[in-house]
Amino acid sequence: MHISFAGRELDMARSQVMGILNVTPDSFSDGGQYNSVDMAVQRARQMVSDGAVFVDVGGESTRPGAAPVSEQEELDRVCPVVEAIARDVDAVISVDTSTPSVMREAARLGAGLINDVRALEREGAVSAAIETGLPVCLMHMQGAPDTMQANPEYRHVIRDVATYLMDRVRDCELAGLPAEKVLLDPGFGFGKTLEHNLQLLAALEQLKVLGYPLLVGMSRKTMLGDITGREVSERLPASLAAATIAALKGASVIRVHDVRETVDAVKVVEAMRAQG
Ligand SMILES: Cn1cnc2c(O)nc(N)nc21
Repeated sequence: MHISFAGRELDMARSQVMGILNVTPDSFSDGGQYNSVDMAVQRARQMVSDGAVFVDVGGESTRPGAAPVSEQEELDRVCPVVEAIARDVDAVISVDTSTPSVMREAARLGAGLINDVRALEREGAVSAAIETGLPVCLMHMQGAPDTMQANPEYRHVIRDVATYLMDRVRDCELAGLPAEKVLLDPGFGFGKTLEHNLQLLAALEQLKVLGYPLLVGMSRKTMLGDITGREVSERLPASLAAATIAALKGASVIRVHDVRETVDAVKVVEAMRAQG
């Protein structure tokens, strides 16, 4: 199955690596806008030379407890970076946003994928995404970043997440989003306990039967810290294990901080697959 991302056809039967490029103030030195755009382009270039196909540009931190960001602030952070990377770097630019105006602007500036952790639930998001013509990743989140980890509960986490994603896909398709432009994501760490995350990881193939390519992100997340007892900076081995499991289970896009290392891990899976 192939999807066109702003003109670049990618085989969703293989696992592609997406590099994380946070453009929130705490991600760069405080040397002002020029430095942060320039640094973002350099980082994107490095991730692409390390083998990333996608670069995920996000202006709003969605980690547990994160504070909301204004629409203008998000536009100011994201747009200059998308424009510069589209001009200077050969990558599919994923824009990590739930904000309709950011989707539109990023698409105009050269983005190739909309990555919405809120699955286009915001007012105007479905129509904005459809107007861009871009593929969209619909991710499951229970609650909101500032409250989602308080006490996540599910009747049956696999079924509940699958049902939510299928409901969102149906709404989006009824509104005019073509099915071949949809990717799905269980949203590891977004309103889930460790047990919920592990059940979702173990059952990843069951989500694939929904018929859409899967995007997953576990890189350096708390779930890996809970399992290993490691701090964020010491979670590369666990992140590689998680990425390898996801690749083995058929994830099409794997969203990570450590591109170079993950590309090699995924290459081992792909080499084994090539043997049939
Ligand atoms: C922005 N972001 C952070 N974690 C993510 C995940 O697991 N999936 C997607 N699609 N986006 C994420």
